[in-house]
Amino acid sequence: MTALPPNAETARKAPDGGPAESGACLDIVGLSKRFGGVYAVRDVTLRCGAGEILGLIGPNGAGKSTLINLITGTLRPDTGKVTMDGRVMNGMSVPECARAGIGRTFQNIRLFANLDVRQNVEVAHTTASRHREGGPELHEIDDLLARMGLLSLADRQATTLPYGLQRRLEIARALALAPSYLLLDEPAAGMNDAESEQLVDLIQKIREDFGCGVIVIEHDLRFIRRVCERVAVLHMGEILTIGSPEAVLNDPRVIEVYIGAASEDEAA
Ligand SMILES: Nc1ncnc2c1ncn2[C@@H]1O[C@H](COP(=O)(O)OP(=O)(O)OP(=O)(O)O)[C@@H](O)[C@H]1O
Repeated sequence: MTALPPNAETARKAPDGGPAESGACLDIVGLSKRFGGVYAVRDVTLRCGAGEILGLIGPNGAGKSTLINLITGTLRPDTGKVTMDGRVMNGMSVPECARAGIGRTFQNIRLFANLDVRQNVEVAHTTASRHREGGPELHEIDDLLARMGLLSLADRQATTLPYGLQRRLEIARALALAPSYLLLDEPAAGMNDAESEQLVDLIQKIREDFGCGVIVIEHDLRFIRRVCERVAVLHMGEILTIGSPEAVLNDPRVIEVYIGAASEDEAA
């Protein structure tokens, strides 16, 4: 697996610091999804550039997972459009989105419990290579495991790994699809400080080694500040603001949203 340079187009910036419209990107335009008349995601427009690390934050119930599910084909949007490097993704099933180049991990780890570490990655690799060119060769699976610090554990049953390593394996499995964009749903959840420290380095290394854009959903704002180049804030299904971590995390509206959510939790 050779390092892919981030697309040169990403050097051209939109006003919010994100990729220019003409560059290679995962482009989400006017996406909405209602459940029983209530908007979980409402008119969301967001762009993640090739090779960009974009944070997606917001209090519980803001719509983050729903947005990821809409991008990956798990849910169908009511309105709006998703394109990946110019290719329309709407209407694609989950496997079609994965094969097209969108990899993901889940809020609740979903490894193949009866398979060992290497087999978990092989399954994803087989799926990718059967349907498109550019996926890693089988011999490269061990290289992928080595890059993820999992090679010495390759024969261990996946679910016997410590929690932090299971999260790492989920990321390795997503990378075996050779994704152009990687969507990580709360990758640091349940990790101790040392593990989440290592995860920051790992995500940056993934971007360098694989050249993929990364969208990171995370409640840990310290983690977001350290790993992301831009941050988008979702609140009640809508984008509240997008910008640099510094600007966004010091934005009084964002602080208000988080303080409001914390007081509601305390009152409950
Ligand atoms: N399948 C569903 N059916 C009905 N309502 C749903 C469904 N999925 C999500 N919702 C609602 O949509 C809203 C957004 O939920 P979502 O899980 O996307 O938020 P989130 O930002 O990911 O929250 P969290 O940080 O707690 O994971 C919530 O009000 C939730 O109850």
